[in-house]
Amino acid sequence: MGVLTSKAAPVSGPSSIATPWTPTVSSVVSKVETEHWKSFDYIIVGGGPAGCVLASRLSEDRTVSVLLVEAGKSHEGNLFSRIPLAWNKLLKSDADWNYDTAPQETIHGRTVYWPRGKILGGTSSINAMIYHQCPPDDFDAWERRGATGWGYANLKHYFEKALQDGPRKSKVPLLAPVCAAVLKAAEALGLPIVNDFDTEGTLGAGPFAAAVHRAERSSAAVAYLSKEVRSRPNLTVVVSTFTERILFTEDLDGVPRAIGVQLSTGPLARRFAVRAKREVILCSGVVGSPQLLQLSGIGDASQLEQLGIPVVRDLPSVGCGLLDHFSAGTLVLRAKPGCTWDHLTQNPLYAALAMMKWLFFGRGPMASLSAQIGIFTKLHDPSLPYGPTPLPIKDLTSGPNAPDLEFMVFPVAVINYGLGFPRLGNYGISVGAVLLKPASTGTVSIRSSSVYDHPNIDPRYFEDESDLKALVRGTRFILHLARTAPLSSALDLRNLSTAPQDPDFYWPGDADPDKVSDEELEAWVKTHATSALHPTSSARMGTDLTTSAVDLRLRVHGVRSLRVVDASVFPDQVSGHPCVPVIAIAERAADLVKSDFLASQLARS
Ligand SMILES: Cc1cc2nc3c(=O)[nH]c(=O)nc-3n(C[C@H](O)[C@H](O)[C@H](O)COP(=O)(O)OP(=O)(O)OC[C@H]3O[C@@H](n4cnc5c(N)ncnc54)[C@H](O)[C@@H]3O)c2cc1C
Repeated sequence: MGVLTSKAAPVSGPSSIATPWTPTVSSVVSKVETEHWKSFDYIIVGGGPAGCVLASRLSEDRTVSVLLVEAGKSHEGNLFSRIPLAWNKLLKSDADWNYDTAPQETIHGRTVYWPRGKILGGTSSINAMIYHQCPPDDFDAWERRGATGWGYANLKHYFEKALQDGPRKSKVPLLAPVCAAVLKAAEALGLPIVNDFDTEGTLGAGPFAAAVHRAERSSAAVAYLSKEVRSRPNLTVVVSTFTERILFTEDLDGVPRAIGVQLSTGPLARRFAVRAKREVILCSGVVGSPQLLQLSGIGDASQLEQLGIPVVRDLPSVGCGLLDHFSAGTLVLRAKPGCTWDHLTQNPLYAALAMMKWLFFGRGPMASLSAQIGIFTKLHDPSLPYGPTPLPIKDLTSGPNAPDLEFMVFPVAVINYGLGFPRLGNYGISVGAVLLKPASTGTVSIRSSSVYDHPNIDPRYFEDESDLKALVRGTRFILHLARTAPLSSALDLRNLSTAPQDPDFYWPGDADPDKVSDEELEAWVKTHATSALHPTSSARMGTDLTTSAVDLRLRVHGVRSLRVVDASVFPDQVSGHPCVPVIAIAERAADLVKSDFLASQLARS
């Protein structure tokens, strides 16, 4: 186990920050027992974007002690995490929790790969670095649905803070030649060209902004846990340490109070306990936070009892309401040689040259994004070519200026998130149609009482058929876009009216959009649909205990001194990329934590 501390202390074990402990079956312990434990004012569980923000902000007050516990390793020293274009190398590495969903009946029983960052910086240290605040309409819709205080008027200040102190936002450093043709084709279809989705509005087509600074990934860990921040004597950052569960005492009125956490380095390793004098704050992400709540006895009582977990608080909403951005799958459009970046994936010489350019000059394609162009549309926009078939699809957009469909354009032919590439001589661009406002909701639920067993992730993709229809519509839009000048001249498409006999890499890119049937597109989507990797809302904020796990100050319902701050508290999906919204929410949460402590002090005096 490594401990990154202030005084650049050498790596040490948990004994330096926690107390050896023999776990009991129940997570409720006696107060007396906790009094000899090592302690901090705040314990933050999970060093993802939200955890990094909170660790940094809460330790600004040098009289407050903060412990940040991360299961993964430090981001420092992970070369692939630094090189923007190499993010695919982090997938299925030790920096990835490497989850899979439960088999999804609606897509032929397939499971879907769910990478999540297991590293300081969390998923912001392994993600695709697209910087997007998401449309203000998203947050206003949250407020309309009852999340008072979380509308854009309040969050604007925190987005500005995030922009100033968080991951650096830059223009996408280098665009592949084909990108200009993609943008012109989108414009020809009537879409506005947007140079900055955050300031000019999300609807339209434009280059993504990048969380890249000086040719390197600018993650939440890089931004918020700089050496200067880590050298604060009141902040301790522990890596390679699993939080196994939250520990509670009982107040005189019988209400459970989070008093600390149980830590270890693995299923067979020694256990430790550490006390939180003020609060435990879960920032363990959309899988980790509901998992830890359930492991600690907060969740659906009947499910917990079946697993032998003593119930601390019956709260069936924990783990429910999961929403993911589902993608139709990566559609590869055959391109003419010379306008894409396929040479980088297929020719080791070009790849080596690009690496050298990055290493020695901090320039070139390795400093750029892999998804370079974004196109955001509304499914119900009658001016766009989604047809010919009119389809009944739910309109779940957040407001007039928010999309419900996104097309991410990669200037290269990829297979499975770039875990694979086609053989030499295949050129293409890859476009994924992503449903931003799904109607289907799912669950995260533990399978056992051990944090080391992956929970059951069941997004229930396409449970609402509207979601499937929407992605069929999105796929047909891509076929029309591909046949629009000047993109059509950069591509090398056939116009097939039906699928070829043998499975073909370029199908349905080669399909004639006016002739291919909905059934054929639907069949392709069901076989290829995959996660766009933006799950949210598995421990939602709200005031209704049947649908939310935390209140509007992000405190877990029915217990004291415990909050959740991460993507799991989103009351609804955002119609864009969620990392910066998570950071803005954490910025506001830091203010809530500070002001709640002050209020409690005032109440006592
Ligand atoms: C491959 C990929 C690409 C993406 N690309 C983009 C993009 O380009 N732009 C964008 O905006 N979003 C992107 N996202 C999504 C975005 O990164 C996430 O939504 C965001 O990071 C979520 O932040 P979080 O704080 O909620 O959780 P996470 O980032 O998941 O952080 C949770 C942290 O908690 C730790 N943890 C969990 N359980 C425990 C435990 N028991 N003990 C200790 N620590 C624990 C984890 O290791 C992790 O560090 C992408 C996601 C993926 C997977």
